[in-house]
Amino acid sequence: MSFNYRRVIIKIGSNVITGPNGLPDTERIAHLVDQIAAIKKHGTEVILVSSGAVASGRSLINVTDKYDAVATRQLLASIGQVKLINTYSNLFEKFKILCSQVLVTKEDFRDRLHYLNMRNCLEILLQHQVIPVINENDVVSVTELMFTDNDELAGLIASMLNAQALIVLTNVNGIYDGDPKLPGSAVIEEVKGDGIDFSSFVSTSRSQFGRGGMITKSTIAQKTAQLGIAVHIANGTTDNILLDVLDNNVIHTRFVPTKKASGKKKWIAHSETAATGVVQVNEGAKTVLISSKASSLLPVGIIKVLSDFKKGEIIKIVDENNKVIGLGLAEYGADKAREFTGKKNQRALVHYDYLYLQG
Ligand SMILES: Nc1ncnc2c1ncn2[C@@H]1O[C@H](COP(=O)(O)OP(=O)(O)O)[C@@H](O)[C@H]1O
Ligand SMILES: N[C@@H](CCC(=O)OP(=O)(O)O)C(=O)O
Repeated sequence: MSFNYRRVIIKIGSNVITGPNGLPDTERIAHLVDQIAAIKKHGTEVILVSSGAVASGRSLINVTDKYDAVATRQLLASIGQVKLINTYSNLFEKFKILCSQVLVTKEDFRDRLHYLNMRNCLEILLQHQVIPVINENDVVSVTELMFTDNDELAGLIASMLNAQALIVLTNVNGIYDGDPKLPGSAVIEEVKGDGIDFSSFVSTSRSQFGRGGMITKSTIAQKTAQLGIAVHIANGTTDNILLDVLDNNVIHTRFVPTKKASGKKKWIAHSETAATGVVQVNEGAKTVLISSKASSLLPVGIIKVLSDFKKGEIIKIVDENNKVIGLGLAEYGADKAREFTGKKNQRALVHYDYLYLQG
């Protein structure tokens, strides 16, 4: 093994651990666990984000159509998560590796203190050579409280833990430049830089049991790479895939990491749903903010405070067309920001260290 990542997040999609009948494919899970054990033996810390609770639940109970989709998902996930974690636990035990269950909701990432508590928990697990197996807590996460999918969750975990790489395993070989089912489509092997619009070649179609589809994978991958973390999207149904990805021995999509970001910036980058306020900036401020020069958001460039916020809360920064260009931590509340709007020589509303700009 030639790779030199110190810490990797491995995300396994439902379709990887599910056979064509929708039921868990234990042989495939075992093959992935064998590889994870080898990666760990090599000295790399591994954090697993695994989908599959609902699929596992489906193998245990029959639910008739008369129940609504949300309740059915809760029922299946509640039963299935037990089976999923037991499967991992039994398989890791063969290598004398302990794994742990960590179930999270989007709410766990909103508040900085709560976020740090979660990070501490994962760090102590890693310090004790445990492999955390993370999944969304589907039993309590419903509708607007849900992550788009576990790809979003995996991106958050990768940023939170300062991982060097995130490997997303799905049921296709990577991101194709067209419909993966068409013979003329090819895997895009390297993605560099910001602002790529994937919607022109990635369709919104999802695999049979997946949730977010390739569009969320592309968006999350790009965002994560912009925070300095390499992202690999590869086919988890292929033999030896994890070791081959790490050894750069298989065709897949790799997002090249760009700039490094501080821990706080990483948290802010993933906090859009937690944002309370919105401020609109003029073209001049936008140009300065997105330039390579480090700049804070000054009141002189603000056109309007569009919604209220308090000091210390996350705010969205939008341009004149209301497009979100960044997120930041407010140094003061909306009232003061309104008072300073358009004025020169006032204190920055968002300091550069607490400003995340989208590519
Ligand atoms: N351009 C594309 N390249 C690769 N996959 C694509 C593309 N457009 C759509 N897809 C679909 O995205 C699916 C993978 O996403 P998803 O269903 O969320 O999987 P997972 O369960 O692994 O999270 C693929 O099976 C494929 O059908
Ligand atoms: N938390 C759900 C999976 C949700 C999800 O994002 O699925 P996927 O798109 O296959 O990664 C479960 O364990 O069934």
